[in-house]
Amino acid sequence: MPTLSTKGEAARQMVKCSVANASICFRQRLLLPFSAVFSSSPLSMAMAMTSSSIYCRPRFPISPLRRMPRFPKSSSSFTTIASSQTSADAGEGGEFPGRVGFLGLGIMGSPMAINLLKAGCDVTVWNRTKSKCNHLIDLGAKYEPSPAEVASSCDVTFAMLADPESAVDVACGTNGAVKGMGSGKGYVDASTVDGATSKLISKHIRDTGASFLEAPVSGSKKPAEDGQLIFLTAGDASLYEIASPLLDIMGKSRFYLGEVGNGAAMKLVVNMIMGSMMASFSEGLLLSEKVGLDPNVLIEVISQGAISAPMFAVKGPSMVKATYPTAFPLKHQQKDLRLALGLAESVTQPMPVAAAANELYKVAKSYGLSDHDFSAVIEALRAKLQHSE
Ligand SMILES: NC(=O)C1=CN([C@@H]2O[C@H](COP(=O)(O)OP(=O)(O)OC[C@H]3O[C@@H](n4cnc5c(N)ncnc54)[C@H](OP(=O)(O)O)[C@@H]3O)[C@@H](O)[C@H]2O)C=CC1
Ligand SMILES: O=CCCC(=O)O
Repeated sequence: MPTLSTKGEAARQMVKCSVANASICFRQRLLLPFSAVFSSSPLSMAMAMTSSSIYCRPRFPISPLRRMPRFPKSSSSFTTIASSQTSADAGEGGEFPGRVGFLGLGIMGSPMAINLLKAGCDVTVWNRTKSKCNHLIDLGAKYEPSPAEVASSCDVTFAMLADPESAVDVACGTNGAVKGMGSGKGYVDASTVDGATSKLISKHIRDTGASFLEAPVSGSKKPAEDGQLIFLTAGDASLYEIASPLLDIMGKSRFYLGEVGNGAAMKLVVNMIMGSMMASFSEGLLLSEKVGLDPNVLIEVISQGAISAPMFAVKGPSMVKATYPTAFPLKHQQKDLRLALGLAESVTQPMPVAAAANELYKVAKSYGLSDHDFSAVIEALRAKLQHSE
């Protein structure tokens, strides 16, 4: 059954240890080596999860459980856990008693891995462009020269890659992570990909006897730096539980959504909405200017009403100044719209708004804006406006 968790929530309650006496559970866990509690067999892991001997040691002091969010019956296909603790409160990630691998140190992967290091985790990194590993190595990370070697030397390996192609290549290609996976290990893919890609990677990982969790994130560069991401996970529930202390270092909440593909689908629906919102916001900013209004006042008006959103408040002022410091690259937003349209196609759902937005991002890419922030999509509209004048 899928779950949502919020940071701090009694150390993930860790643990939801189904043991009434949390302190006993805690002590017992401390005595067990990681390998003893992380068998690759889904059955044994599931059994471990329901015993008092599961998981790594909590990173937070055990405290009374907060009331879990309640969802209407219709929402019973998932569960969530959330916490108000910041990553600074998160205790020592070194209490995760295994080695953590991290593949992909881009805008998101780098701060995520840094937070694991800062929390005391034993982290080994790899990135296609090796120089991006240097800062992490300076902070204490180990380095391995291929995804296979990272996976082979770690208990749980995270991946945060650009797109479906790179996610498959890093997992399943020559010297890919699959080559280093095996019984007792876990692979957590946080890249935003489509469900079919995630299932393919999952199959290759699971064929080795290892466990797989897809875990795309909501939240951009700043939430990644602040340990405030939202994880949308699906796959092996046992790995979800084992990896939760690590997810809680990097994020503020986590959803467990069941079968592989559900996390990817949730992420694509969210980003489809976000991409359309940004396109519509761009049109509004330009229209306000065109009719002689101050777009900064429009941003203020929006911020006080029902359609207020952090995204408008954060991105709006820089869009007015026509600056687009990259937090979420435009090429990734267009990729997500494309994948969301594919998802809709698979269930024969028309998506006229998202399709129109996708076209606009494609135009923006053709103007060389791929690596700018996705808010630069306004430039595609600006250009259209100039042509029409
Ligand atoms: N930025 C954001 O706000 C958010 C992004 N996401 C998603 O997270 C993922 C990562 O995003 P982000 O960090 O912004 O992206 P970046 O473009 O900054 O980083 C992409 C990473 O993928 C690696 N990569 C790309 N192609 C290949 C390849 N063929 N083989 C091996 N490695 C490759 C890059 O390596 P190299 O350094 O060598 O280029 C880099 O480590 C994407 O799926 C994105 O959609 C999710 C939430 C928010
Ligand atoms: O995939 C990128 C999402 C960005 C965000 O959630 O702010």
